[in-house]
Amino acid sequence: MQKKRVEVAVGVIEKAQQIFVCLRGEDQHQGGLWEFPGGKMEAGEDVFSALKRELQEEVGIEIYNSSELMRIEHDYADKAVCLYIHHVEDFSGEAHGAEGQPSKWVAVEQLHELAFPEANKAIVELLQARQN
Ligand SMILES: Nc1nc2c([nH]c(=O)n2[C@H]2C[C@H](O)[C@@H](COP(=O)(O)OP(=O)(O)OP(=O)(O)O)O2)c(=O)[nH]1
Ligand SMILES: [Mg+2]
Repeated sequence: MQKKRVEVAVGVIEKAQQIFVCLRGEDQHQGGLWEFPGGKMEAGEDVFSALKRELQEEVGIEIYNSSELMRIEHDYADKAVCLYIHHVEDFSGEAHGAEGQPSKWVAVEQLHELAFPEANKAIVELLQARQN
């Protein structure tokens, strides 16, 4: 049976050449790995609206603008996802793990040292390539 592809809005939040990442809960899909915060888009929602809602809930920031970085379709063994990855630099508030999850700011050049879900490899590559 074909797996349903879940559409996800993902935010690469950047401030002073650092990127904000959160640790996914052990009970979540791809748990125990780092993520760029975000979440599933609801029916009829555009990427920016979903991102605005998710980043408010998960990270406690208000975003005003975002720009598309890339789109990734990835098939995990148990789930197919389509990640709509946006760059977020225009926001207010202090990013933190608003749902109690561990979080941190990481220099772009150190992103590859973190354990991310497989789909994220291309994001890390793009961010690091942009630096050079
Ligand atoms: N947020 C996020 N999700 C990612 C990343 N990489 C990746 O493969 N995913 C996958 C894992 C999940 O299957 C899906 C995102 O789901 P999510 O758990 O963030 O969704 P959500 O915030 O709406 O969570 P929930 O309320 O359903 O628990 O996308 C990433 O960098 N960030
Ligand atoms: Mg989420």
